[in-house]
Amino acid sequence: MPLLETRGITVRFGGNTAVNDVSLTVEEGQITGLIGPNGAGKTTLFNTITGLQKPTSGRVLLDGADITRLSPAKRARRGMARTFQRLELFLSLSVRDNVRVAGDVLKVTGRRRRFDLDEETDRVLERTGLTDIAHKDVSDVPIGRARVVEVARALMTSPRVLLLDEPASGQTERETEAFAELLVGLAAEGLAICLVEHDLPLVMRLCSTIHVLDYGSLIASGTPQEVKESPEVIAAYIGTEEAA
Ligand SMILES: Nc1ncnc2c1ncn2[C@@H]1O[C@H](COP(=O)(O)OP(=O)(O)OP(=O)(O)O)[C@@H](O)[C@H]1O
Repeated sequence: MPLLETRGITVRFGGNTAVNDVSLTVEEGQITGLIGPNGAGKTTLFNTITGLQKPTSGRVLLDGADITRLSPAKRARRGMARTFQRLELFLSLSVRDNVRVAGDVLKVTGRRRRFDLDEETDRVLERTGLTDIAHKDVSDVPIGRARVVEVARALMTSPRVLLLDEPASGQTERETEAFAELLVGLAAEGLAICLVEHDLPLVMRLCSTIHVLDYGSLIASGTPQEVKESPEVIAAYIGTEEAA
């Protein structure tokens, strides 16, 4: 059974169908890519999976349970975490406090017994390579590393599935290298990662399965090689800046 599954998700905004009957799966211990040209519906689908957007029809399942009607907070308590395309950090707080604050989810739910918030914060900062800038205000941190702070904050909730919306955007090549290594390590520990990313070489390198959206519809799902060779995918990317 896949850890996360969408079944026939459709989202309409007035007459515009942003997501059209999308069924896909995200597996434990793997990095799954979700790509597509601008406006393809990736963020809308993410929002539907995490509960910020109500679908017009279709269902979202986590571990086989229907969570379509659950609030984002309840989904978080069941082990779903995400980052945002536009960073959603507390600018006046330090890196450490931005990460620490998310640990309350665990305290509230009691999903982890014998849980020391400070120890866990230090562990996550170390794991994500942020210890050296932990004391800095987030507003003084370059955007590439601020994206890692968002991931660290998501990890504080001990997620089972992590949804990342363009996490490499604004990162230097070196930051992306370290970031890729982090994601591979997290997946190896069993985390299910779903990655929306415009850096296609990165997606091709990291993902075992890639789903491709175009105008709201799923036009391909498969290995990087299968997706790269798909005539539908090639056609969808022709005329856009990103070459598949
Ligand atoms: N709240 C909204 N109200 C109306 N239309 C919306 C809304 N959110 C998204 N859309 C439309 O839905 C479609 C899909 O947008 P979405 O942002 O999900 O695409 P995307 O693949 O994430 O794009 P990008 O790669 O540019 O971030 C677009 O046509 C967009 O204009």
